[in-house]
Amino acid sequence: MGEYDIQNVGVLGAGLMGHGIAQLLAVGGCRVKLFDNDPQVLSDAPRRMRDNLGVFLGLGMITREAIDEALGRVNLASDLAELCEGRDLVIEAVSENLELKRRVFASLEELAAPDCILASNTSAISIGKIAQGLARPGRVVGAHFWNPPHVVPCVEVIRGPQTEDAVLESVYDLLRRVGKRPVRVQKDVPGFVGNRMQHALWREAISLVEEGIASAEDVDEVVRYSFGLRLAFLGPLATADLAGLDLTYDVHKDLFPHLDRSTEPSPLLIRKIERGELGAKSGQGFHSWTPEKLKQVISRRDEVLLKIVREVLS
Ligand SMILES: NC(=O)c1ccc[n+]([C@@H]2O[C@H](COP(=O)([O-])OP(=O)(O)OC[C@H]3O[C@@H](n4cnc5c(N)ncnc54)[C@H](O)[C@@H]3O)[C@@H](O)[C@H]2O)c1
Repeated sequence: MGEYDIQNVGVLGAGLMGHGIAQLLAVGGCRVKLFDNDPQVLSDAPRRMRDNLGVFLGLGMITREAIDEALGRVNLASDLAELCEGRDLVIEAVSENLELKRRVFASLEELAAPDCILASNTSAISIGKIAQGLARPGRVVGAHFWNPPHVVPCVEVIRGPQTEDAVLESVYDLLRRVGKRPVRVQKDVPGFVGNRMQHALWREAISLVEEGIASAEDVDEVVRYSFGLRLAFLGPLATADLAGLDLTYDVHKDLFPHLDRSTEPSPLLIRKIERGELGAKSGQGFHSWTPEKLKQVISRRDEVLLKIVREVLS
C-alpha cells in the first residue's frame, strides 16, 4: 500500500488528455483542480466533460445526479499557484515537449507542498529526464493514460530512476480506487510497455502495405476481425499459453526472419508525409477521411470501447 492519502488532485493542461483525466478522477470521488494557460481550452473543459459523460449516461453507466456531483468536484484554477494549493498530487498533461515539461516541473516543485506527488502523462519522454535537476526527483512518477483517458482503463505507472516506492504505490492505489486498471512499469524505457507493443504492430502493418502484401483496408480488417477481437479478453502471453509455448517457439523460429526489423520509420510513411497525407487531419492517410466520417468514427469508437470495457470489467 502507498503511504500518501490522495484526495485532492491538480491536473495541469486541459487539452485532449487533461480534461478527460480531470473528469475520471472527479467521477472517482477526488476533488480536482484544472488549469491550462489557454483560457479558451480551460473554459471549454466543463462542457467537454459533460458531453463525454453524456455517452456514459446513454449507456446507463452513470446517473444524472452522479454527473452533477462529479462536475461539482472540479474547479478551474486561474494560475499554476492556485492549481497547486492544497494538492496531494498534480498530474501534468501539457504538450509533449521536454523543455516545456522541465520548466513546468521546476515551477510545480516551487509551488506545490513538499509532499505533493508530481506525475507526468508523457507518452514518450523519459521520466528521469523530466525529473532531472529537481531537488526531490523521488516524488516524480509517470502516469501514462491512454486516449480517451476517461474510457480506456489501463494506466501505466512508471518508475523513474529515482521514484520512491511509496510514490509509485500511492499513485497505483489511487488509480485502482477510481476504477482504473493501473500497471507498474518498473523501468523508465522508451515507449514504456504499451507503446512498445503497439508500434511493433504498426511497423509490421505499414510494412505489409508497403510490400504490396495487402491493402491498408485489408490489414486493418485482419486485426479488427481476428486477433484484435481477442486481445480485449486475452493478452498475447495468455494467448501464447493457450496455443502452447512449443508451438509458439516453432512459429517464432520460422517467422521472425521475415518480420520487419527496421530501426528507421518506413519509407512509405515518409513519402506520405512529404505528399501532405498526414491522416485524418489532412483528409488522407492510409485511409480517406472527411470531417463527418472522423466525427462519426470517434463517437462510435468511444461507444464501442465503453461497451467492451463494461463487459470486460464486469
Ligand atoms: N493525445 C494522446 O493520444 C495522448 C495519449 C497519452 C499521453 N499523451 C500525452 O499527454 C500530454 C498532453 O497531450 P494532449 O494530447 O492532451 O495535448 P493537447 O495539445 O490536447 O493539450 C495540451 C494542453 O497543454 C496546454 N499547455 C501547454 N503549455 C502549458 C503550460 N505551461 N501551462 C498550462 N498549460 C499548458 C495547452 O494549452 C494544451 O491545452 C502529452 O505529453 C502527450 O504526449 C497524449
